[in-house]
Amino acid sequence: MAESTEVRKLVYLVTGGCGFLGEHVVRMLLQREPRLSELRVFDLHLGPWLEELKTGPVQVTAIQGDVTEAHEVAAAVAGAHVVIHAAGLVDVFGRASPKTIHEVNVQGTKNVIEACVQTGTRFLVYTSSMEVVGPNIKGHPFYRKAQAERLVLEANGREVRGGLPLVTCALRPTGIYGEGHQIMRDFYHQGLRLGGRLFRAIPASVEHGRVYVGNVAWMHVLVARELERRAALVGGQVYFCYDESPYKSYEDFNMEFLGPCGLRLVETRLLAPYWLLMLLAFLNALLQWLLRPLLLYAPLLNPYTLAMANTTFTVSTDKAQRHFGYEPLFSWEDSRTRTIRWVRAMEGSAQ
Ligand SMILES: NC(=O)c1ccc[n+]([C@@H]2O[C@H](COP(=O)([O-])OP(=O)(O)OC[C@H]3O[C@@H](n4cnc5c(N)ncnc54)[C@H](O)[C@@H]3O)[C@@H](O)[C@H]2O)c1
Ligand SMILES: CC(C)[C@@H](O)CC[C@@H](C)[C@H]1CC[C@H]2[C@@H]3[C@H](O)C=C4C[C@@H](O)CC[C@]4(C)[C@H]3CC[C@]12C
Repeated sequence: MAESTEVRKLVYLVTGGCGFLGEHVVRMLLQREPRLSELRVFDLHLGPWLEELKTGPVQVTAIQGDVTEAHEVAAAVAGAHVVIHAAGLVDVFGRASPKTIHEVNVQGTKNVIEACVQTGTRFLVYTSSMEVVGPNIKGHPFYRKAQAERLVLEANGREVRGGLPLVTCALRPTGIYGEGHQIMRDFYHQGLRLGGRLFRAIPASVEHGRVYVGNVAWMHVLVARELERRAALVGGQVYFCYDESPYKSYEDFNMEFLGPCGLRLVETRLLAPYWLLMLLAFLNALLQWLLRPLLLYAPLLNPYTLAMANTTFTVSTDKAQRHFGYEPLFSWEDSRTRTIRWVRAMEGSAQ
């Protein structure tokens, strides 16, 4: 944790603070935000690791709560200087209903905004997603992210209790990877089940932008600080999250970490034709729908994951650097080493 001569006087709130990204944001704030006096971690499911954080100079307050419950959100926000709203449903496998996704991603965000207005919190950072620019499959969870992002940006400038303006911005990560990434964990365990092999389904030519979780967390910490210092410039803005991670297909990128841990990507001589993959994906979606009353069937391959896997995502921007001096904290080599170390730790626990 950072030691600093700066006076510790600020209260931050991180919603979704026990999630994959949220935990990294919490730890990054404790390490690199010297003005913190209290860090509130709000989540539906609190992690046991929070206990280890309560020994430092910053008061870490764990709050078990639901962003869809306005009164719970208002109680958590009251008195916070900054809110980082990372709670959300990343549901690429169709586990949650569209109603639940809307309640969490849209109504939950409305509750956070209204809590800021009612209690006088002036600075709000929203963790959006690069999907808000497509391919938006109407009704799919990331379609809801676009609605939530728009609410946050439209709230910029609203008067909060005390008469000062609310200052908001949104960060748009692409596919985040790193320690704690559940989908990477799923791929790893699938590979173990298949005797150390993963089978290519996507052409290597379909390149994806990925970003290391530590750099996304760092961008959150930096922009939260700049919202106050440069409200006129940063308020109401969106920033794509980026770093030096290479562009590769989703499967090839995963092999950067799974390969050194003993898995190999089997190059099937003939890739299954796209129409066959689409047919299998829709059959999976039909099966999921038929079985829903009985059990949750949520395979990797569905129309959304196939569409996303076959969509090239590239991000070319330096806006975060220009507006608030963002530079990746972790190089590609460091990000890769840290992620491999995490997969290896899973390897140890899987044996
Ligand atoms: N993982 C990615 O690749 C990625 C990429 C871009 C954007 N994002 C966004 O980043 C944010 C965090 O994503 P993540 O990958 O860490 O997902 P995650 O599921 O690991 O974390 C989300 C957290 O929010 C909490 N949460 C969910 N519903 C809640 C509710 N009703 N009330 C309170 N807490 C609730 C969950 O318990 C979880 O801890 C999300 O908003 C997501 O849309 C993720
Ligand atoms: C079964 C195969 C088709 C297999 O390759 C499917 C992989 C699939 C689980 C991923 C392929 C593309 C991923 C998404 C993409 O990297 C971008 C994203 C943006 C981010 O905002 C959230 C996560 C995600 C939607 C990411 C999720 C996993 C994939 C769909």
